[in-house]
Amino acid sequence: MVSETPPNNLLPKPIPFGERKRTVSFSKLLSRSWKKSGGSGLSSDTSEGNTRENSPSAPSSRFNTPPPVSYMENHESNNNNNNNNNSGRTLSNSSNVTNGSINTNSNNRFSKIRHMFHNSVGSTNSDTENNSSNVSTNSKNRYISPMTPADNHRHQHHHHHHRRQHSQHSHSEKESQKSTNSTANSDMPTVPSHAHLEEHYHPYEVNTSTNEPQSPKHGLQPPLQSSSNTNPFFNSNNSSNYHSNDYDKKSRSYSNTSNHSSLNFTKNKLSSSRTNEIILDNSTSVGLTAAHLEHLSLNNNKMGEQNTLSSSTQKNLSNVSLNRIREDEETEKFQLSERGDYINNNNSKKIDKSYIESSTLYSDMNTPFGSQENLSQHAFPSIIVGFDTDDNNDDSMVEEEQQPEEKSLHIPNNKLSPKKETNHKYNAYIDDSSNNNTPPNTSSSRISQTKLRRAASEPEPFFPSKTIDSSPLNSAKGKLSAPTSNCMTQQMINELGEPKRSKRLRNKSFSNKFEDIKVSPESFEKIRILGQGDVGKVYLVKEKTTSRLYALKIFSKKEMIKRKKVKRVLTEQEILATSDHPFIVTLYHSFQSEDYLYLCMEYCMGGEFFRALQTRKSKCISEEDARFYASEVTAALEYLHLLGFIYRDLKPENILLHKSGHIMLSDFDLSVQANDATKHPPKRVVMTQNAMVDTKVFSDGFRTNSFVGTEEYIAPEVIRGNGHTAAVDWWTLGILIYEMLFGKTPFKGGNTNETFCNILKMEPSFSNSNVDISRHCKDLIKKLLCKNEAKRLGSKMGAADIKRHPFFKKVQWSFLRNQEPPLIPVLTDNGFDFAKLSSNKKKDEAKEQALQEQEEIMFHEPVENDDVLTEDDPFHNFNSMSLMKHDNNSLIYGESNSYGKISYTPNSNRSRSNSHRGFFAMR
Ligand SMILES: Nc1ncnc2c1ncn2[C@@H]1O[C@H](COP(=O)(O)OP(=O)(O)OP(=O)(O)O)[C@@H](O)[C@H]1O
Repeated sequence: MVSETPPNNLLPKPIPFGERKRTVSFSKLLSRSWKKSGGSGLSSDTSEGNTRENSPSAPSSRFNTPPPVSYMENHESNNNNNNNNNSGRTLSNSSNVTNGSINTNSNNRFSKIRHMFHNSVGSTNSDTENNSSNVSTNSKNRYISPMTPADNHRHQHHHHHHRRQHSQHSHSEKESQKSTNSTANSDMPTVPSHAHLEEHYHPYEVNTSTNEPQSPKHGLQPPLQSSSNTNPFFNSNNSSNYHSNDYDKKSRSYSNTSNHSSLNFTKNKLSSSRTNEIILDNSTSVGLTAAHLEHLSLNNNKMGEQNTLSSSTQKNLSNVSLNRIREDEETEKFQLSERGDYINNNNSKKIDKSYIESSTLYSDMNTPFGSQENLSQHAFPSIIVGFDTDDNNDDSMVEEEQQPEEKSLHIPNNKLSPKKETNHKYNAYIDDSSNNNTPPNTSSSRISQTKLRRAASEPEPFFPSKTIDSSPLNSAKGKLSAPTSNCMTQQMINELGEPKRSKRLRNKSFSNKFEDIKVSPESFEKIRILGQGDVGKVYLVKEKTTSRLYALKIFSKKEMIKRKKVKRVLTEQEILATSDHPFIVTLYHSFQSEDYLYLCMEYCMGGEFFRALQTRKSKCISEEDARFYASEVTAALEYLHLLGFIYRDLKPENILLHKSGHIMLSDFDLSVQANDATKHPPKRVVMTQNAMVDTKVFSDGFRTNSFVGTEEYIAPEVIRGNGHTAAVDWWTLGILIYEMLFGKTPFKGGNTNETFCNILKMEPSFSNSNVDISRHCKDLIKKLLCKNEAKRLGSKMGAADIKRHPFFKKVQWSFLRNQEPPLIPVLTDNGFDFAKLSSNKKKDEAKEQALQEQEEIMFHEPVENDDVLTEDDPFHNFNSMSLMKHDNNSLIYGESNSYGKISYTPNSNRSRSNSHRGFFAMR
């Protein structure tokens, strides 16, 4: 997943056998870039996160996105002279920021956008032209990670710290913001929309009879040459478009262009993202059963309160607030009627208006901002480029939200509640540099000053000599658990009678599957690293007592806090813990230590399906085999949808292969919960004649607007930015089937702009002479890749629509897991060592050393029990627990050294087995 990006002036390395450029989920770009941008002011290259692992042709260019606005603002005083120092990513010209109208009326959530609009006024076409060549060097920040309440909490500290650092120059702005607070609403800008992408081709036109955008009057235009389009994605001369170099050069031009959150996708080589969906039979082992439904209603009574952010919290003017708004959107249910305004209704005028308004915003920096009314009417943009949430230091926010924290710090020590202690702990955790009178610095340098380990170094004013837990878990390797600042005494615990698991866990539908945590990091022996994700590393480990093999995914708490990924990992844990499905990876244990979170999962020794595809001739498989994988993916998606989850990142990289050859979906960090179906089961559940369940109702009325996914897999509605639903999962299923058959995705263009244009306008081509697919197969793909989500297959009853398609006619959904898989992964000395392929970076001794030290902590740190984490701890909701019933299917560690070497053997039983099933199916 981490790749080495060649310098921009070098050609990409040749692609080794079996290798193909991999894709990266969009949401992950932000963090990478943020990480990279750390250091001495934004490094110009962000290769690490842009291609998932060893893409030899690592992208030399990414999205061209402006740097985080908050960063710009926060460092305006520091970076004025840096414009020319940092190629591409330099935040330069913060001076422009201050010179613009930034300080006015900024006390609303769109002030950042607004500032950018203002600041874009000076950008010239020549700027963009001149800088376009460097586009590739900069570009990653296009996604705003939603914030969680915990994130917000962290931000408060973060801002607090930053405020101290920058208090001098922030004060005036703060005052200004305060003074203009009352007028903020009236100045709210119209929110830009990704509809601009379409505008390029079919501006403002919607066919009222089909609800689909009409073909462009002027035909397809080469996106990169358009000088007049206002589409933020297009690399044009229009000043409204963002060019990374604008930023370098004129500094403000960066933000100008950013005004559109514009993205310059030139030469972007990011990977694609995909989505999932599910449908189940009422009678099948892998389908939805009456028991599943019953389970939902039973658990309905057990559900605790779900935390949702109130929209009333949308009041900050920083990126943070934007993120938060976006997070609100994640949990917000758009009214179907509103949705109809954008998607289903016949009111072309309304759509025209939104397009025009947003495009006007992009093209005219002086355009007054839209009204509050407009805001409420229009969907938020799904892509906000350059808003990096990680380093928002908006002082007004601090002013506004920090107060309770500050108050808490003034409470005498002997009266500190565990909650306050926790705040203090994390303050030290993140902002320890602030205690040292550290001069204002770049975010990265500040980050680098933070300690990995936190609380142990803190004073424990009220803590008695005994620690909370003297269990073996906490005294692993002979060391006593370090008293953490939020620990309570054993006596306190006894009095409270609290079990080790958090209240949240006990309220969750999956709680009856799990018991108190039975393992600790020390229970496992590291065998090898399997992969490195966005914020976590995945290890193949052996449980010492049983020799069973597991995949242990370890997340750094510090990284998650810094990069606003806390909610993501909580979602991932929740989906994994809730799920009990043969095609979704099993979670056996989850626990946390002081510094890390751990998810102990079933080890899928077949690795990524992506790898299996790469080893096939022409990187594709037969239609029959594709049907097998498509049906299993459909079943998994159906199940997720039943639970109210939208997967959103379906792609071969996220489909793992079980040792049996069956698929296992993994990596749920981009998923979103549309509805807690266990808590709010839909009132109407329709069963079809074929005993299929309408899974669409489980996310009815839900739309979310995050820009997540992977480039080549992203659905048109995500690009348009009008919000998306579970239908995105069916779109990605269409892409997946196409890729399995043709060895490539259908809309891939020369760069991201082109890819997105193709996604919006182009029909999939089936004219590959080497691949002959059936009429039904083509029909299925076309229907899944319907640009209009309201007409897409799956839009009526969810997975049931897909399962009924003639392409799946022979599939016996009840017996999917009894099918013989087409490819069987085999551990062999002659196989591919994909993990090694993935880490073909130059060996860096210092890094190796750091990794070793990190692993030493990862595998020896004591477990931190849930009950010592107070409610305001960001990881309070991460539940430590062990699955009660283990199957005996896990691989047992042997003395073979071939655990990393895999080959995929065609299953000789498959044709015979399938013909038998076909025989029975006909009866
Ligand atoms: N259960 C598993 N069995 C085997 N390998 C696994 C398992 N889970 C993850 N991996 C490997 O580790 C890699 C990283 O895992 P995963 O994708 O879940 O992490 P991530 O941090 O979400 O990464 P990404 O940024 O790609 O989403 C995977 O691509 C896969 O190769």
